[in-house]
Amino acid sequence: MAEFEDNRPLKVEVKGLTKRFGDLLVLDDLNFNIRKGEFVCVVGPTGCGKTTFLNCLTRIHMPSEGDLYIDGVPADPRKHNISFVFQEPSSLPWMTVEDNIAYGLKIKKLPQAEIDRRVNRILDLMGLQEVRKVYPGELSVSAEQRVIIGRSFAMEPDLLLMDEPYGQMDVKVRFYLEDEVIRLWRELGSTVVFITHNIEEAVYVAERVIILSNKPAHIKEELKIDLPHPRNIADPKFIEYRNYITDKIKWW
Ligand SMILES: Nc1ncnc2c1ncn2[C@@H]1O[C@H](COP(=O)(O)OP(=O)(O)OP(=O)(O)O)[C@@H](O)[C@H]1O
Repeated sequence: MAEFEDNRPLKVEVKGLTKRFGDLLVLDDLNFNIRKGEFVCVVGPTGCGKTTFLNCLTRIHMPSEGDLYIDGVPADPRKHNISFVFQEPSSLPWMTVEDNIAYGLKIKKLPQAEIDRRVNRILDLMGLQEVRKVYPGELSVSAEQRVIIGRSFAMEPDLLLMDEPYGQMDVKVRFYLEDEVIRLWRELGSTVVFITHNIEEAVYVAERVIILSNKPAHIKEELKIDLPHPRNIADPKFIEYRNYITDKIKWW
């Protein structure tokens, strides 16, 4: 397994992670680390087990063997500050944009001044100030997804898990939202694990790409994307990374 020089402390350690559903072996002895503040993409062919990996991290499923550790202890969503963004926008339609973003902060019983500070910062960063009093149903799907992403970052999560968050968006909107996520990540310093089967998207956002094989998934390669953000999809180096990963996924 390739190791990269990175002095940031370990956030997630995946050790011997194996997951079976009955006789079906899905994850086969995965071993890798994610550093604090890192932006990692996990890519792989359809059905290889990307979502299953996230589900083991959040304990929707328990590993069959091995385990995942956050800050050195077994992952526990009750203890660790984890947020999620899924493919389907999941705003709360009866609440305004600002109340959606404040929702988790109120549940956590943060002081009102801190809630206001975080909500305003997210509204600014996501360009949502103008629609703060609007209900999500009045927004486009992409604007609604921005609200969800903003809500997740507002929690200032230690770990933000994104499972194909832009699966339904067209290409132009996708690049726009990817830029927004990069901006939030840089501003707030969260650790992000981003699942996608879109290789171009992975090369566009990730500091490091973990390439999974076809099911049962093992790690085919870890690849550091050594390009500054914002990235240019027409840059020859970008195209080289994209083609390299595509080849890896095509020829398992
Ligand atoms: N709860 C479950 N019970 C049985 N099999 C499951 C369960 N969850 C997932 N699987 C199987 O595990 C395999 C991996 O599924 P998973 O959804 O993790 O893949 P994926 O890489 O996220 O797929 P996609 O790219 O389509 O999102 C599939 O064969 C799926 O049918």
